[in-house]
Amino acid sequence: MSVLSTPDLKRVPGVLGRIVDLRAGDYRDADPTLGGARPAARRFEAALRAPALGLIAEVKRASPSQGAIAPLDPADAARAYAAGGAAAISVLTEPRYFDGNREALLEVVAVTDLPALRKDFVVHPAMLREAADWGASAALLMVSVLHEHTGEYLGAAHHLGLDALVEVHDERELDIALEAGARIIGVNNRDLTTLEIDLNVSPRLIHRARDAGFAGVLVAESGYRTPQDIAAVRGLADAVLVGSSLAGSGDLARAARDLMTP
Ligand SMILES: O=C(O)c1ccccc1NCC(=O)[C@H](O)[C@H](O)COP(=O)(O)O
Repeated sequence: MSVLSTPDLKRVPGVLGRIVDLRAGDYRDADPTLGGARPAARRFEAALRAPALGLIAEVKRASPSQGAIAPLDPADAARAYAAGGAAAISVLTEPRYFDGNREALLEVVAVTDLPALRKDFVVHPAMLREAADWGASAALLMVSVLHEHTGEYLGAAHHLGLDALVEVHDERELDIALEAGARIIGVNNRDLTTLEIDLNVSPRLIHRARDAGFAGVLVAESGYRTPQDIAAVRGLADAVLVGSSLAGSGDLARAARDLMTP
């Protein structure tokens, strides 16, 4: 595969702009080569294609919107989420704002068979190579960061045998994800430039994706705290991605089970 383009991060506003700018600095001197093609296991995608609404439970110790959430041990959290019925685990590896790191992902992969998503702000191909090396089944690709380069990064993820959760927040970004050939699209209810949450965003964009003929996996992300919140995407989304409300609950297995019980 040829070397990937560098996204223009000056176009990314607000909090998200600050995060990706720092992340780009972290990887400025990293090797951009991907190496040879790796086989696609598609474990993350398969886990979300089950008939029931799936839960992607997130190991999230801190965030820009909440500050410190809980000092989770990643291995304990992953075991608890598995016991609580999660279909997959999302692990933040961004260090400054989310208190994540490589070790958190490695620990999760070591203690559970559930597919793991590397949740980070991908701005450099090395971040995808790392995700595959560290045992992740999938990586997050944000259209708000990658813009017209989304398709290239999607190709790189697939080259490395990774599934990709291609994240969108509005109609324009959804159209880019569809055009890029995403197989898994996440609709984030949180506006990552202002941090405001609107739970109507996921149902609206999921309808639009299905109306456009999208037959892949659709994930509703962010802001889910109660079974009533979840009810709004039951029968629409294939999965929900939940972090803060589970991570801060004190009993992760029970919180996961309670949240997903209709
Ligand atoms: O969570 C934040 O405050 C945040 C701020 C800036 C960029 C990304 C951010 N979160 C990433 C996510 O999308 C969430 O971790 C994930 O969807 C879970 O959301 P929640 O259940 O609301 O914690």
